[in-house]
Amino acid sequence: MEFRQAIHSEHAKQLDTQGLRDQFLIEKIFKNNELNITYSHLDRLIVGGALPIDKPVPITTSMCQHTGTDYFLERRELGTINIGGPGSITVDGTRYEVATHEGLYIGKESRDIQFESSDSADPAAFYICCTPAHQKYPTRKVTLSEASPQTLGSASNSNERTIYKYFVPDVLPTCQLLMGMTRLEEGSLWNTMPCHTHERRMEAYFYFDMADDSVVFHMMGEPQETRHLVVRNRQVALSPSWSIHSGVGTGRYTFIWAMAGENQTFSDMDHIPMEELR
Ligand SMILES: O=C[C@H](O)[C@@H](O)CC(=O)C(=O)O
Ligand SMILES: [Zn+2]
Repeated sequence: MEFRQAIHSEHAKQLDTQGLRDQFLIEKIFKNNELNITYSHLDRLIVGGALPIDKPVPITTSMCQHTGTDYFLERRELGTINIGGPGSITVDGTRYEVATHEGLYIGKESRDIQFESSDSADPAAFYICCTPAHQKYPTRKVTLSEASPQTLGSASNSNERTIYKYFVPDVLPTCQLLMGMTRLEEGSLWNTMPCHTHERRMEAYFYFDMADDSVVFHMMGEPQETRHLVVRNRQVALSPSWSIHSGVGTGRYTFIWAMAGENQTFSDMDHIPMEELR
């Protein structure tokens, strides 16, 4: 497991390219037949991936050296969205078929968890976000159509996109995890511009569905002190509450956003007027 400390905006603005990448970019999310995770001290969000190719990938108690609990979800909840081929997740003996772009919320106190692919030639790829939790809520699958799709943006601003909100209070109860997926239309390149911060939550952006030679310039930093990360397919940008988080791609892409923190009001954002950006 990799670790990322929380970082102060005054420190961040002094970093060079590699320094920013070391703190805010996670370059490798998926490893074959492994559960690969990174522990961020931003609201203690754990992000990672399970990529079962030809054998099941379990969550083992080896994860607990980092949580100090007897089992991984003893005091945590987990959300996952499958961005690969069809697969399944077994939670304490109940098997959930999780097709491409379906999500599974796994409640606190779930013990035996195992990720599987239906076909090793087209493996499932489960992107995972996991946050501390204080209450047990039911494990539940969420399909793409249940994820209350909302279209935003316009072709003239190169930001036509659909936001699917998988794990939000309107769909199901969670302790603090909010998670969804935003798909850009062909020809659209920008997400969330005009941009925002949200002082009361952190956020992580997982970019995927990108051509190998395509990149996203992920905008970050305080609104008056902006920086960027060059992000490639299947990589994550971590966003502290003081940072804007917006991206422009050299081609279309999809991303999964996840938030944790003070509240679960999706619209609780601090919108940055365009004239204030520097
Ligand atoms: O706090 C909300 C998140 O930044 C995303 O939901 C924004 C997003 O998907 C978009 O507008 O493109
Ligand atoms: Zn946001």
